[in-house]
Amino acid sequence: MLRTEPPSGGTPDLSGHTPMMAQYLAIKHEYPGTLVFYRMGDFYELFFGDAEKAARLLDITLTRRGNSNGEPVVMAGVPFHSVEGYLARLIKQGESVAICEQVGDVGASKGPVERKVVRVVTPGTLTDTELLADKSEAVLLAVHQGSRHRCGLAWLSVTQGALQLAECAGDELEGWIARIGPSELLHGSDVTDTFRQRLRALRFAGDVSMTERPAFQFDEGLGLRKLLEQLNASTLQAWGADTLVHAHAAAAALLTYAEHTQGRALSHVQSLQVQRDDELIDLPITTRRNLELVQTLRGEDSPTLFSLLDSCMTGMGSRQLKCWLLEPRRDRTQATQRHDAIELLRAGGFKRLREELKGTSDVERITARTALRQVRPRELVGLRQSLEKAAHFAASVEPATALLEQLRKDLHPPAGCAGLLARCLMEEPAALVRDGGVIATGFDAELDELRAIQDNADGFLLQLEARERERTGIANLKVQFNRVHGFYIEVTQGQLDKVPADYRRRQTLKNAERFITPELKAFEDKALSAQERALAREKFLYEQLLDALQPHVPALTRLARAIASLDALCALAERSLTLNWCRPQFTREPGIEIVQGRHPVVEARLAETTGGSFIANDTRLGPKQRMQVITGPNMGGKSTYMRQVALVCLLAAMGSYVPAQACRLGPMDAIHTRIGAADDLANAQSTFMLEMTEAAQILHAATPQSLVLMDEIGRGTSTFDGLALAAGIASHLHDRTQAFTLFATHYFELTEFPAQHHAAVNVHVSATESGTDIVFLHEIQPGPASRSYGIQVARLAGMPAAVVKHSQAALQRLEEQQHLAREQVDLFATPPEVAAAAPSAVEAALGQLDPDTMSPREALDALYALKKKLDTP
Ligand SMILES: Nc1ncnc2c1ncn2[C@@H]1O[C@H](COP(=O)(O)OP(=O)(O)OP(=O)(O)O)[C@@H](O)[C@H]1O
Repeated sequence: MLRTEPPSGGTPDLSGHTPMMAQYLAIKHEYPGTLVFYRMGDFYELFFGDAEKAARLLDITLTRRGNSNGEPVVMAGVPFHSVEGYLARLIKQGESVAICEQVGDVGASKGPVERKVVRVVTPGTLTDTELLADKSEAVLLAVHQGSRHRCGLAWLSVTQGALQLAECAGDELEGWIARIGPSELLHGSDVTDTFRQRLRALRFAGDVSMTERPAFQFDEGLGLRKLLEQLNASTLQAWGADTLVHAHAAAAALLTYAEHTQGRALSHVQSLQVQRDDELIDLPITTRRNLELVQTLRGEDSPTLFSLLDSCMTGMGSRQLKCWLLEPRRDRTQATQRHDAIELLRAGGFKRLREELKGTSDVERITARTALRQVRPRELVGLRQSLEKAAHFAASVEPATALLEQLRKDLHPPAGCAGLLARCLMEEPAALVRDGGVIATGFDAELDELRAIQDNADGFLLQLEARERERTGIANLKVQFNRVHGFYIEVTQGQLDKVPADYRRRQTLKNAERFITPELKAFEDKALSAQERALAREKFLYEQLLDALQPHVPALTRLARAIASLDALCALAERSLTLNWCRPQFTREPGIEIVQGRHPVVEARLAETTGGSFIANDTRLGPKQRMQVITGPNMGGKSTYMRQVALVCLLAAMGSYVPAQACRLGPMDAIHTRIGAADDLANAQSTFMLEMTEAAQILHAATPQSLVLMDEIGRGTSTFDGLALAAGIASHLHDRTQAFTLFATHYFELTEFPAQHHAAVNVHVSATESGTDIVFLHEIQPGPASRSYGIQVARLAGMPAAVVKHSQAALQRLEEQQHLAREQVDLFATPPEVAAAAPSAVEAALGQLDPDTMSPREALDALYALKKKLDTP
């Protein structure tokens, strides 16, 4: 659902409504596209259209009560104590919810209690631990459609507190959005229709909710001011962000919206990072999908590379690890630092550290919630326990590498923070401050005194009961309390004649009467007011605690990141030992050299299912041998081999050890993959169209430092077309792009390619025949495959014997025919140059136009001028 900004127009006429409905409608007017949860006692109520929608989405009962402005009031409600579950379901369905609380005192003024929206919960700005997945972030992204085909991007995870900015070319936007993986995307109301269509297409492809914001909020001046304010700086030069005007515009909308949803400034957002497209190793959407990095091709979470890697002990660690995996840097400094740290952890042992990391609370999210003043008492107790643990972590980390030294420093908890929490909070506080029972005894004298009055009440009441029994001679007289009627003395029907004159009747029951005396009334006033005052005092003290924690927020954020990194490093160290991985070496010279490499996920699955072992293979690519043409039978292991090379390169680049015996890698700027997948029905593209689109993108984007995997390109069309295209693409990759290429194919004709292309070699996956059956050896060997064994594989797959026999006969005839008719066609001959024609007058005029800067009127004039040129010979 596309939401629109609250109307700026005046409030509607609400005079015909009841005071409560008028209050509700005035609030609702400010949040037209958002479900308003209006607090009434122990329920959040929704009214009218919101109620109908919520009833449908949450399967809750719709009721009609009373009338307002002559119409029945349609409503639906959810109990406040289980609101989180309902919120989670709505957010999952892409809805946003404005939480409207009672903020005034009941009975303080005439009419309904004052109410206010205290925060808006949206898919991209979640902070509640209960609503967030442990292992992934909710990311809010603002996209600004700038001029000259540039786009500005600004994104942030509210619970992480790190702002990120980037600018990209218009046609790269989808790739960026896929990598950032937002839960919610903001765009201006003035984007062009085409741009809007593109964003909508993304929405269908992924799980991202779109929110439209007013165009004026995408203002670069406002963005710059907000960024400077947020970072407490006078220029963005230090971050290299001063000239990114389109990103500033996106940041303006991003920060405005994030603050609007939280109902306050984001004081914990104090770091900024600029991402440039040439800093990260490019992993296009297709590559992430084909390599099954975080999701299988079927859309499941496991088995994937991430599910294999993630043995982290905390959600923070898992999130950090996922980020390292999906954002590997071209510069290898960071990766090398991680390799150094893993080496040290392997040698020094990490078991105890991991045991201690287990059960650490989510310091990162708790810190963000502290800054936003949304944190709950129990979360703060969790924080205190984790701070005490962090001191141990710091002591267990040997500062022997640059990274570990930094982590050790950041792991030191801010001085006084744990002590303050320990003194202030009970060991097991109530879930909510409003229930009381949160602030520890001994922390505040006034609170202790108020609590003592309540504690002494029991003794006083027992005493009073005994005294009154004696005075009246009523043996079964009881002094009791209930919420509605307060304190009372209960006397049964048979004893009523003994009731003294100072007893005042409070309530009549079937078998008893309830009374109050002046003494009991005086006690009641004192006790009830003590309870109320104690609750108010607790709230006040809790707010003071939050104030006192604010200065610690930056150090706590650093601490959280340090715990996350330490956990991720320990997980990588553990994986490398358990799975027998080695440390990769980086070289300056271009090349990929892998000794006995394995596909980690296939290897793990084989071990789990059949207990079979994975056959390791070597890979050698360098300036002189940039392309391998891989042939061999279906099921032979071509795809597995190609993917394993990509995974080894990616693991090394993220700073992990790799599944190989040894590995040396030169610089890398991208991993491109074209591997057959199911039809993309959602985008209405045929298999072949998709295949060609993806291949074309790779040919445009790849460079001599890219790794390209091409699996059976051309198979989606007729043999000749497919073969011809495959030959053309191979030549382009070899001659022009010069990327490191693994090219798997079933076209035998392509095995002639290396003969004419010096940097290409043939390799094949081995298989042997045993009787009529085929045995896959999964070994990569030099030279082309001798045959394809397609029919044997079909037999293995259970094809009826008659079909197999028919196919064998047909194959024999085809082979004989081809042998006779074989005429050498040079598939790889350079095509004749097409003479470049001089541009026509119309083309030349068209080239001069800049549609982005033209008004509709100018565009129409230009169109007439062009038409005239065309008509004039
Ligand atoms: N090196 C290996 N060691 C052990 N098993 C392997 C190895 N490589 C592949 N396999 C097994 O063989 C199966 C098929 O491999 P893969 O899909 O890579 O074959 P392919 O040659 O690409 O087949 P096709 O041409 O039909 O796509 C894998 O699922 C895996 O179980």
